[in-house]
Amino acid sequence: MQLPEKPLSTLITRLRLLRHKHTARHTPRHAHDQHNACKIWNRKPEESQEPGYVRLSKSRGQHLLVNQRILDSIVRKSNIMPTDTVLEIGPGTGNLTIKLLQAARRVVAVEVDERMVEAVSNRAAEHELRHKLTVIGEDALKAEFPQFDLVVANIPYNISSPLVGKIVFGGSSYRSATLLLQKEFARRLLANPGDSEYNRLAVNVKLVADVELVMGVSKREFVPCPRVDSSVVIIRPKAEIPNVDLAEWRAFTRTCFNKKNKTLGATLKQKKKVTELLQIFSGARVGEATDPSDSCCGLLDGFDDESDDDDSPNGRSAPESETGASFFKEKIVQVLTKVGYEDRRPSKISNQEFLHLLKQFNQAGIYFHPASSRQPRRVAS
Ligand SMILES: C[S@@+](CC[C@H](N)C(=O)[O-])C[C@H]1O[C@@H](n2cnc3c(N)ncnc32)[C@H](O)[C@@H]1O
Repeated sequence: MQLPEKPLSTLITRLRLLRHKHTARHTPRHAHDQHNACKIWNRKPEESQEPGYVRLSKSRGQHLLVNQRILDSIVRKSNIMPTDTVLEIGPGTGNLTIKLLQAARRVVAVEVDERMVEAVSNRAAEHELRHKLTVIGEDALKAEFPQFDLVVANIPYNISSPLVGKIVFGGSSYRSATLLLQKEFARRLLANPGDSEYNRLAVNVKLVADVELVMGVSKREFVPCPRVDSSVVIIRPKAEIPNVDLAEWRAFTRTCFNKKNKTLGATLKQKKKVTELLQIFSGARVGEATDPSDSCCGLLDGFDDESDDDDSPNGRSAPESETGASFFKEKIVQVLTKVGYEDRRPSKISNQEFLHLLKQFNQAGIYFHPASSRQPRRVAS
């Protein structure tokens, strides 16, 4: 018997490479589990024109998760019950969708790209699961979500912030949201006072929900390979949400985190800020809310003008002049000094402390959102 010239290990490696090359060229529109997804997607453009391929658009954040083990683990950690309706944002070609359909009663998938709408619908049909799937072909930030029990999604990273806002402040009751997020964004969501990533997003989300880190996911598990790694987090609504006007809270945290490393005294004593708060105090409208997610969450709806029992036109005296501004600045400083927060930086303040401070401001008649100042007095508790 003639022995091969090359050692056996070299032959095996060659065979593996050949198989790898074959799979790379014939990856169907739903990319299979591959070991190194980045290399596999690195094909010539003309190859991705072949029938069965969907050309992925980076600008739409189309990075498909192809590792079956990770997809299974996301579904398992989500604790889906057979009676559940799952909301999936951005199903893409359906890698996650099929697994969700196998676990849930129904999946509602919201997808902005028509080609993906078709791809995920076909894929569900191939698996004889089409009857459980509803696809909404719309931008998830504009779409009206139907009733759902939980969210499970590998979301497009460019809409992470407003989408998380829409889920947690959107008014729908939900059990949990399992989200695959850009690692840095997940770190910001999870940050605590004193951490360098601590920010307004964490503060706002923590008011209404708890966030748990489930696992890290390497960028190599996606097709095509993004520039950054990812993390899976689970967001669960808090059993008890503090009794605070959400629009007022969000306007307050926007003000405090305007410069997160400045002291609250320095931020709140700025001439521009004093004038703005004075106008709100006087009952004047200072234009539309600047946070786009305010309107998407309906937080500005349903507020009526409220008159007070004192006899000024807006229920309060309206000092407009410079004297008025310095009087008002003094009022702000008084509150800050009373609670000892003048020299504190927002990057180190907890939610309990922010709530306490807002309550003190509101009790002194200082509001941060125009609609709040016209409401019956409602303060954080
Ligand atoms: C990161 S891919 C996830 C694909 C699939 N879930 C997976 O894990 O393989 C994000 C998907 O969201 C879609 N998408 C992007 N922007 C969207 C938006 N504003 N609303 C809804 N879907 C969007 C993209 O077309 C893409 O299919």
